[in-house]
Amino acid sequence: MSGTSDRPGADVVAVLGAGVMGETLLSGLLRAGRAAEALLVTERRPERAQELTHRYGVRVVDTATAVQEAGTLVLVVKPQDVPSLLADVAPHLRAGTLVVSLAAGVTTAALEHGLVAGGGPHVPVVRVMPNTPALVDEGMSAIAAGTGSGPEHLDAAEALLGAVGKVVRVPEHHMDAVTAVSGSGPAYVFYVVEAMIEAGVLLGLSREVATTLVVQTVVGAGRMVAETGQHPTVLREQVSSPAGTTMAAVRVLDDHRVRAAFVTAMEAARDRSAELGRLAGS
Ligand SMILES: NC(=O)C1=CN([C@@H]2O[C@H](COP(=O)(O)OP(=O)(O)OC[C@H]3O[C@@H](n4cnc5c(N)ncnc54)[C@H](OP(=O)(O)O)[C@@H]3O)[C@@H](O)[C@H]2O)C=CC1
Ligand SMILES: O=C(O)[C@@H]1CCC=N1
Repeated sequence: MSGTSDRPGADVVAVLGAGVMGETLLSGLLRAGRAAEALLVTERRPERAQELTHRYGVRVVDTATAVQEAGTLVLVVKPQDVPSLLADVAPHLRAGTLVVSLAAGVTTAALEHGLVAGGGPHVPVVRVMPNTPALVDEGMSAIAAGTGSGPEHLDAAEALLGAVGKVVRVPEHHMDAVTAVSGSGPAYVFYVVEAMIEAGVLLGLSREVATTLVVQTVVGAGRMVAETGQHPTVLREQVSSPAGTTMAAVRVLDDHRVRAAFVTAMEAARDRSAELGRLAGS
């Protein structure tokens, strides 16, 4: 998996930090058929560790053990926690271990530097931006290689994230934009879903009926964009009868500058990603 398959433990993947995103990946790897014995997890809180062992049958270990036993380390802690995690990882790191980071904003240069500064070897590093629909195997991940990574390391990272959705390769300087689009993207969709349900309730529908209508509408519209190959503008025009209901609604969205708000919001997400990276030493 990490290009070091001749070494004991090379096929073992350790998820360092199993919060929302770490657990999402962990559960996906198990669903995809990876053996629980080939997965290690680290967590700081004992009650959370117990919960993960109980739920997934995986071994929860300390950082040193994970680093010594696994051929691939997946860092899934908050960007602010990355520097201290790298300092804990570095002294135990073996040459050839693949380090895959899911942390927003943190560059491969900062990851490589943190590991070497902590006394570790220069290992292959791959930066990933995943998203939470990985929980239902509909994830979207972008990956970028560090200076010590070759095609085999990108292939390994792609196989890992490919277990839970689609993967694209991008130049690293696009990663903050990717974070704003697909990393945070599910939240924008949930926000719209929430708003539409609330509006349906305001219009007199029961919450249950409003939720069913909105959820299936979003699923159906998403599948149309994905499966017809038609531009979203064309699909929206097909819904918009002349002088009809849809145009009445779209005019209000335009009056409220919703499209412009999306641009500004996503610029803010991109900028925050870069800022989080700087706070973590990038
Ligand atoms: N959530 C999302 O949609 C996405 C998140 N990401 C990235 O994934 C990373 C994690 O995000 P998310 O899962 O939301 O955050 P969470 O806070 O839910 O998870 C982080 C977990 O890491 C644990 N942790 C912190 N330090 C250590 C350590 N040294 N050793 C072991 N465990 C540790 C935390 O424990 P404790 O609770 O004790 O602090 C927590 O359980 C972030 O870098 C984020 O940018 C990327 C894409 C999407
Ligand atoms: O909000 C965040 O910082 C993380 C990164 C992308 C999605 N969630």
